[in-house]
Amino acid sequence: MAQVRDLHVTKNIPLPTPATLMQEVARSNEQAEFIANSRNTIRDILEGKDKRFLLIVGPCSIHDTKAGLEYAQKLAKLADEVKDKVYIVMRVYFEKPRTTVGWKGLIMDPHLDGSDDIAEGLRQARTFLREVIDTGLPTATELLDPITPQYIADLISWSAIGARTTESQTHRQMASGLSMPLGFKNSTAGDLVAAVNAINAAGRPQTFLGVAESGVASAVTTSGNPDCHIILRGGENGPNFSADDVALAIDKLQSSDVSDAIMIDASHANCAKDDTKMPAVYRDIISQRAAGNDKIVGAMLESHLVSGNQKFPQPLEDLTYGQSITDKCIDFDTTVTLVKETSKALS
Ligand SMILES: O=C[C@H](O)[C@H](O)COP(=O)(O)O
Ligand SMILES: C=C(OP(=O)(O)O)C(=O)O
Repeated sequence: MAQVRDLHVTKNIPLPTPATLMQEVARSNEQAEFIANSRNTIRDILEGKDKRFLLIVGPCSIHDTKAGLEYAQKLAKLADEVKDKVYIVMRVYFEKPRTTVGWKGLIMDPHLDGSDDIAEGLRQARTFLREVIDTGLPTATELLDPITPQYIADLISWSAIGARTTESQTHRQMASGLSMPLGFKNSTAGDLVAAVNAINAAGRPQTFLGVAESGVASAVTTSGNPDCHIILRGGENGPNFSADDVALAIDKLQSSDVSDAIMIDASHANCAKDDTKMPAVYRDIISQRAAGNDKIVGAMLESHLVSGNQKFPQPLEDLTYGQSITDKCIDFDTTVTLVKETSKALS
């Protein structure tokens, strides 16, 4: 008989169900309360009811939870110092969309050795999210695989859909059912249309294929997520953080009748992925907001304990502690300087 199935599948390993993992790495009532409150604060910022500046800041990816937790503890202290002016949410990114191939993040490969132990990755992700929340910081992540949210979304305050997936119907449908506020990046080409259409689609009811808490495939129906907004991250033709770019984006959002709240990513194509250029981009964003453009509700920064990034893969024992293995980041001292400047500029 001709083989017509699994010609290219070499393994298919069942995972623990979302319900099992949520029981094993449980969420306390205090943690649930914290997540619900932080989501409400972010909603209020998006709607302009809370005038604080929303800053999504942290490592490009979490590859070492020890360094990640040290970062979180330092950031929590800083967040407390500026809490009247800046609402800080930590980037806790476990899933990396790759341009071609590369390490796909802690959930896909938690041992950093290509063994792709996804069950352990999901366990480590939940455990780490709880630790970050316990420092007093809300959490932000990119949701990439449409099954992942069932395992971790209850511990997340804000999510992004990345530049490579904003145009995907699968991701828009997923976003329509997510319980947290969510930003859609403009496309890698730099155009805004896909993100505007995504905000529109994710705001509406959708029915699609999903996975229930019990692990069985299911037909999911959603009511639509009203808390979606755009993120300007630059594109192939250069950055899009200037006042002119922001004015064009506001126009496009308003004429499309979707939220005109704008977040600007100072990383990625807005700084040509060069950490040394990130502070100038960020300062420009803050000066626009300080000059009165309150449609700019927030910004994103990629930051770690140590600046830059390092080659990966390489022997794990040779890795520099606290330095990114994906995109380049600014270091923690630079982060402190920028956050304190923000607080002062927005006083
Ligand atoms: O932030 C992460 C990266 O920019 C994104 O995942 C693409 O990375 P790559 O081009 O190195 O694959
Ligand atoms: C991949 C990311 O961003 P973008 O989708 O803008 O490339 C990211 O923030 O890690």
